[in-house]
Amino acid sequence: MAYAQALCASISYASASFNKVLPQGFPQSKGLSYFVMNSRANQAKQAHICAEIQRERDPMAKDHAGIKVPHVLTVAGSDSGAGAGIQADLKACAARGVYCSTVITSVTAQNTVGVQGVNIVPEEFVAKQLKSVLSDMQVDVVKTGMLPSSGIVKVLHQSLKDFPVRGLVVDPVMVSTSGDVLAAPSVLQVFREQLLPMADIVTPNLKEASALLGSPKLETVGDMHAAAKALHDMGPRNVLVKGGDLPDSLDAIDIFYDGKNIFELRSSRIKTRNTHGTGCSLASCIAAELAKGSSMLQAVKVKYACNDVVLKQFTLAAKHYIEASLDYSRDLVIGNGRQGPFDHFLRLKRNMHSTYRENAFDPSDLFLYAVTDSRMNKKWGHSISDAVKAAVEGGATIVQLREKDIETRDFVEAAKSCLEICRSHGVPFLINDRVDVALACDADGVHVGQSDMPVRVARDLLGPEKIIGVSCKTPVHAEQAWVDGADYIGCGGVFPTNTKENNITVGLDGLKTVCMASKLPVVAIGGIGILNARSVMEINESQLKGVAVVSALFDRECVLTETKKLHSVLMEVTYMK
Ligand SMILES: Cc1ncc(COP(=O)(O)OP(=O)(O)O)c(N)n1
Ligand SMILES: Cc1nc(C(=O)O)sc1CCOP(=O)(O)O
Ligand SMILES: [Mg+2]
Repeated sequence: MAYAQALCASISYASASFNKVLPQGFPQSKGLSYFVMNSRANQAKQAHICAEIQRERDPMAKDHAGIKVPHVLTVAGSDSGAGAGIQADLKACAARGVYCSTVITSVTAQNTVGVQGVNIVPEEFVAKQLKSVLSDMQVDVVKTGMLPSSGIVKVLHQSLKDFPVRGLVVDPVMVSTSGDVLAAPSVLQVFREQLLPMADIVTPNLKEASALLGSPKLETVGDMHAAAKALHDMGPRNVLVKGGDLPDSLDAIDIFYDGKNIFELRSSRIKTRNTHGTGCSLASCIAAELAKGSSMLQAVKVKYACNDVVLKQFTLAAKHYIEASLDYSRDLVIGNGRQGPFDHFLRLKRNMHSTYRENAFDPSDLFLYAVTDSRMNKKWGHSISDAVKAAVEGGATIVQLREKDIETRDFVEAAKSCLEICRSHGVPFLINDRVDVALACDADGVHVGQSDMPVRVARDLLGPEKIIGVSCKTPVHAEQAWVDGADYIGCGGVFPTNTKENNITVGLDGLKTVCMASKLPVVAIGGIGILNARSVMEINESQLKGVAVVSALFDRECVLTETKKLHSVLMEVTYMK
């Protein structure tokens, strides 16, 4: 068993590679070469061997079969106002789709005005919490926040030696944004000696960077470059110096240094008071991305040694997410102080309206999505409103007016009459591309593509109640759609189509990949009709709610009959399996 324990530890060390913590007495070089030779096989064995060790620790432990989810453990303080600390970490991880366990180091009485009190949890009890989580759960990445005493830092250091994890993200929380001191001065030394050398990334703001370095205030981008390099010399694999407080800067500039290359990560500053907890959330988000992508990171790190290009990408993803959340939350009012919290889920504003979604969007509305086409209607001599009437009477559950070559005023008129028809059938009515037309006729929402108006802009214009759909061909598109506040995504072209020129076909596999990645309901589109609708729905993805169809309904003499036929195929495949 001693061998198994050493092997498990060596794999945890070397395969994860970004954890520099080995169990006491285990030679580092052995761990790494063992991994390079045996990485794939060992990764597969790792869970099993660790489970064995687990059983040795706890005879009642069980090796449960099932899906292992990415897991971040945050070791931080509680913020009663829930803008920062443990509460922000939980929200950020949940928003990024990662499980988050918590070890609480202190309880603060805090709000948007400041910190009114701090109650530090005894070291032994921090150690107990760490053991509870680390001995039982498969934690991928540990993220640290407020570590208020040197004793607590030492306890954490020892726990990470006893229970190695794959990654360590250190957010060296020292002073709150309201200016309150959150860590004793003696903490700095232990931080430098014990925690920084273990860290995969350390994410200080300007004040924290100068405190760690014992240097004067950082005031320029040049100071930040120098600080990033000096901090890197203290041992972390990567350094992110956050320049949010940099005076006289129009941009928000962060400096990322991986030991070889230095990057200026610039973005425009978002004007908002709601920035409380951005540091905690950013670090948690980096930890979450690491936890999700740790296997990729392993591969890259072995190949490129110390060049942490992937970690830089994770950091960028995290920055992007925080910026999107700040932007969405910029006019939220929570608390009376100078600094409010932000909305990690981009959902709060929607609930402020008592009339919120009077006709609330129900994902099952995507079941049979009729998308009109003016050329087809002309070809068959159908007026737009007659075609829409036939579609809803035949069973369409949502309608989109997609008129590519129509005068704007005709578009608005047609939209108004179609809206009336749809309302009388309780069917949501959306406009393709044109947010202005949707506003003019008070449609239920819009559908936009990747090169149309961005979802976030459309959301700002349309408000929280309207439905916004966005076309997505990749998991990255799907993730962005969710971050931006869309309600559903349209994924295609599932099959080749003549309706949309130069459309890229993603196939059933592409559809499946997007459905698996999407947090939003999905409707499939492109070349779908009665002959192949079954094969689409049979990919059996829970996020796939239906099919969107143009020619199979509208490039036909009788729209009513064709809609009925497609409706019954969908009913059969969905409810009569
Ligand atoms: C439901 C649905 N999904 C996808 C699209 C395509 O939108 P877009 O990519 O903007 O292309 P156009 O429709 O504008 O040509 C859609 N309209 N509806
Ligand atoms: C409008 C549209 N968008 C697509 C996408 O892939 O996003 S495919 C498409 C046309 C769908 O028409 P039909 O049902 O006639 O194939
Ligand atoms: Mg479009």
